[in-house]
Amino acid sequence: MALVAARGTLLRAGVRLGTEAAACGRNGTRRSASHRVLVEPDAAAGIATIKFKNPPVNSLTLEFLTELIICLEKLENDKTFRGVILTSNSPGIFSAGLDLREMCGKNPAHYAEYWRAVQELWLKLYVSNMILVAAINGASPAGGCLMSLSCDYRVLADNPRYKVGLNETLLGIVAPFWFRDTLVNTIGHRASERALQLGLLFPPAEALQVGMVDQVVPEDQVHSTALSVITQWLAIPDHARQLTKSMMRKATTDNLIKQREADIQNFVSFISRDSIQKSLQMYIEKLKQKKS
Ligand SMILES: CC/C=C/CC(=O)SCCNC(=O)CCNC(=O)[C@H](O)C(C)(C)COP(=O)(O)OP(=O)(O)OC[C@H]1O[C@@H](n2cnc3c(N)ncnc32)[C@H](O)[C@@H]1OP(=O)(O)O
Repeated sequence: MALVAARGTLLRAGVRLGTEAAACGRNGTRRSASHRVLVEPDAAAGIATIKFKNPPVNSLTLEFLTELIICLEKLENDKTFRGVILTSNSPGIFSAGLDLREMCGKNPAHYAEYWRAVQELWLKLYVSNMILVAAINGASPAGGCLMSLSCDYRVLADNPRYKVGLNETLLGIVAPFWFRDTLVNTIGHRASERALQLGLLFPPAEALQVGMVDQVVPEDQVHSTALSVITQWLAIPDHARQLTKSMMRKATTDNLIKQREADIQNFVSFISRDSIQKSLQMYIEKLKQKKS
């Protein structure tokens, strides 16, 4: 049902599914899955690199989310690919997280559609059968960080500007339970409690220390490191690795699946509050003022 909704959004966005989405294809040439998601397939290696291309900051607009979901689904169903690297086409910004404008000044139906797409992306990532490695080549707050936390392994470029973390409280909003669970599953309860309450954004050395990322490497080695990690993981028999991953993660996703509609309703009523809308508008203003 979620995918049907996603396809509806894509079609409204004027993206042709038959050809472009199918171009998450096999041969070694660089092909574009859609406007905002570039896919570089290496069929011989069984690895595809997904590059986010939603300028200026790869924020998760509904259209970008939808294209990403469909692309992941295509790769998942195409047994050629056993591993995927997620990275940004614009080094400097991995992803600015959820698109603030999708959560501001819109109607409840829009918020519900948007939140369903956010849930869907997380579900697709968190229990993917493929090996997912995040090659984090830029800043990655909030929803950007969630995407990388949903992967199996995270490599972060060593640049003090590239901070990662769930900073929702700084915006006056609250990370939902499944963001929390993803973080707790990665860095543990106490570190998550502190990081979530304070909305901490960790620079590389601290991110490594707390376990938000698995490796910090020089910027020009992020992709090659991700590739070598995926190659190591590919040596493990798929069925055993996939069952183990499912055993580790299924309870977390089941928890959302069983209360998905309630979670959407919670989000819609939370985000529609005047006080929350005001906080978000102020945050957007602050981002604008930072420039001047
Ligand atoms: C319950 C709900 C849970 C929500 C989870 C979330 O994901 S909420 C989103 C949280 N995201 C952030 O807090 C990131 C905010 N952005 C930044 O900190 C910086 O933009 C960033 C990513 C570090 C990049 O900095 P840079 O200096 O390179 O760019 P700049 O700030 O000038 O931004 C360029 C334009 O992009 C707009 N923008 C930034 N982030 C977002 C966003 N998340 N959604 C929508 N738009 C965003 C920014 O306003 C600028 O727009 P402009 O019109 O050019 O002024």
